[in-house]
Amino acid sequence: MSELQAPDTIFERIGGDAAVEAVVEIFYGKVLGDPELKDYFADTDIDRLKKHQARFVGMALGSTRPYSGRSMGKAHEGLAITSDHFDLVVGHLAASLTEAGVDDETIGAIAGKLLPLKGDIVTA
Ligand code: HEM
Repeated sequence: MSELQAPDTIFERIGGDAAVEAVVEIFYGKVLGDPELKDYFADTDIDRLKKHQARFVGMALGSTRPYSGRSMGKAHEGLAITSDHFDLVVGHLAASLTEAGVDDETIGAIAGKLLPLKGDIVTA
């Protein structure tokens, strides 16, 4: 991308890979530090969890990197994720983005991309 061209995805606007890595670290600490959520990841090894977080954040930010994982329905089926827990996770992401210096308007745009996935992810 030329320096004269405005970044056209949220991913680019907040600073690309470096910003995503910072958000992933903060988000990871919040999700695993939440007693309501950590059990969902009990059978998930750390490498997979970090991949989960990176893809989650990348998807949220409109990363240009192709996503080749399972559909959101398949990835979360059998986990019995509740609506409240989904909201908690999205709340942790929003707080992590704030801590990483992302502005509220951008966070609102990110939330707008994630909320439509709720019906595929929540099964309890
Ligand atoms: C918008 C919200 C979410 C997005 C975008 C998202 C994204 C993803 C992605 C991309 C994967 C990996 C799929 C693959 O590797 O094929 C995944 C797996 C997973 N997600 Fe999520 N997720 C969301 C919400 C949640 C919530 C609310 C929970 C639990 C409370 C959760 C728990 C998990 C677990 C346990 C796995 C499986 C990890 C494994 O296979 O080891 N996710 N998610």
